[in-house]
Amino acid sequence: MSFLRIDDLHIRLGEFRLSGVSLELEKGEYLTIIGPTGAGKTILLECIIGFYTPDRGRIFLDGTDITRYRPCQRNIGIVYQDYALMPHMTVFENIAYGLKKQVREKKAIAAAVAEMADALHIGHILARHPGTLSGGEQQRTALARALIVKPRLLLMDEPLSAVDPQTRREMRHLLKGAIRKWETTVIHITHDLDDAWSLADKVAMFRDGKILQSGPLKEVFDTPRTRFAADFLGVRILEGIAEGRDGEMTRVNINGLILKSATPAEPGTHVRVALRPENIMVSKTRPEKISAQNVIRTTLESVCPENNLHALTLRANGHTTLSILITRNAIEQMELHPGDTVYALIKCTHVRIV
Ligand SMILES: Nc1ncnc2c1ncn2[C@@H]1O[C@H](COP(=O)(O)OP(=O)(O)OP(=O)(O)O)[C@@H](O)[C@H]1O
Repeated sequence: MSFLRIDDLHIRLGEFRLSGVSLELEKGEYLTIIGPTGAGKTILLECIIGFYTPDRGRIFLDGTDITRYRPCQRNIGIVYQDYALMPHMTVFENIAYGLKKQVREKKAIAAAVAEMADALHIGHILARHPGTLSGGEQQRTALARALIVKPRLLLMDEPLSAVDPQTRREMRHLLKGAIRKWETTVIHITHDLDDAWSLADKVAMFRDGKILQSGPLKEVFDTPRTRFAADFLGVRILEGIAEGRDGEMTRVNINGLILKSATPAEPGTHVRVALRPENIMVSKTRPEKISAQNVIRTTLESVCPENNLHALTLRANGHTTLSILITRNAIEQMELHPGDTVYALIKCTHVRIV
C-alpha cells in the first residue's frame, strides 16, 4: 500500500462539493496540487489534516486509516500562506515550540533548532521576533517550525506566494534541500507552475472539486488530457491527421503544416499534438545540419511580455500559429520584429501526440 492513500473522498461544505478524490503518494514523494481558484484544493488539505471529516471515503497514512483521527493524532505538519507564526515568541521559540512536546532536554532542543536554522539559513535571526522579519525570513521560520517535528506528512498551502520572484527561487532551492535532508513527504498547493516544475514528483490538477488529471510531473505537463488542462498548463494543442511514417517518426498534417513526431500513431487517424511553448526554438536564418527534425518557416506575428519572458506568435501557414516563450535578451540579440521571417525548430520528441 502507498504511504498516503486517499480513497474516493467526498465532502459537502455549503454549496461546495469535493467529490471522488483519490490520490496515492509514496514515502518521500512531493506532490503539487494545481488548479483554478475555488477548485477545492485547500479543502482537501484540511480533510487530510483533520479539520473536516469527509462524508464518504477514507484516508490512509502509513497503512493506518486516519479518516476519523483528531488533527493532533495524525502527526501531519502544515505551512500556510500567512505563516501563522506566534508574534510574542522569538524565531527560536517558534521553531522549538512543537519540538518541546517530543524532546525534554534543553540542549537537544537547542541543537535541533540550530541544525534546522542552519539548513534554512536563518541561524542569524533566532533571537528576533516575527514582526521584525522579512517575508522570506518568516517563510523560512514557518518551514523550520513545521519540519523540526519530523511530520509524517507536510502540507503546504501556497507557502511561497508572498515573496518576490528572486526570494521565491532561493526558497525553492532551500525547500528542496530541506525536504530531501529530512525525507519528508509533501503535498504543496501552488498557483505558480514553476513551483511544480522545480519541486514536484507528481502533480494533481483540480477543477470544480474533482481531480481532472494526476500523475508524474512530466506526464501531466506533456500530455494534458483535456483542453482545459492544456490551457491551464500553457500547452498548445493542434489537431491534425497522422499521414504516415517517416522512419521512426510519425508525419502529422496540421492544416498543411507537416510536423514530425516521435510518438507512434496509426496512419490516417485524427490526432492531437501537444506543443510546449518553451520547447520551440527560433532562428532568423534557416539552420542547416541540426538535430531538430522540424524546421518551419514562419512569420513573426506578435511579441507579448509574459512574466519574465516574452510570448511570440508565429504564423506557420495560412491557418496555423505557434506560440513560443523566449527571454527579452534573446529578442534583442536576434533583433526580432513583427513581420520578420523566423524559423521555428522543434525536436520530434517535443511533438507529442496525445
Ligand atoms: N467551510 C466552508 N463552508 C462552505 N464553503 C466553503 C468552506 N470552505 C471553503 N468553501 C468554498 O469551497 C470552495 C473551494 O474552496 P477552497 O479554499 O478549497 O479553494 P481553493 O482551490 O483552495 O482556492 P484558492 O486557489 O483560491 O485558494 C470555495 O468556493 C469556497 O468558498
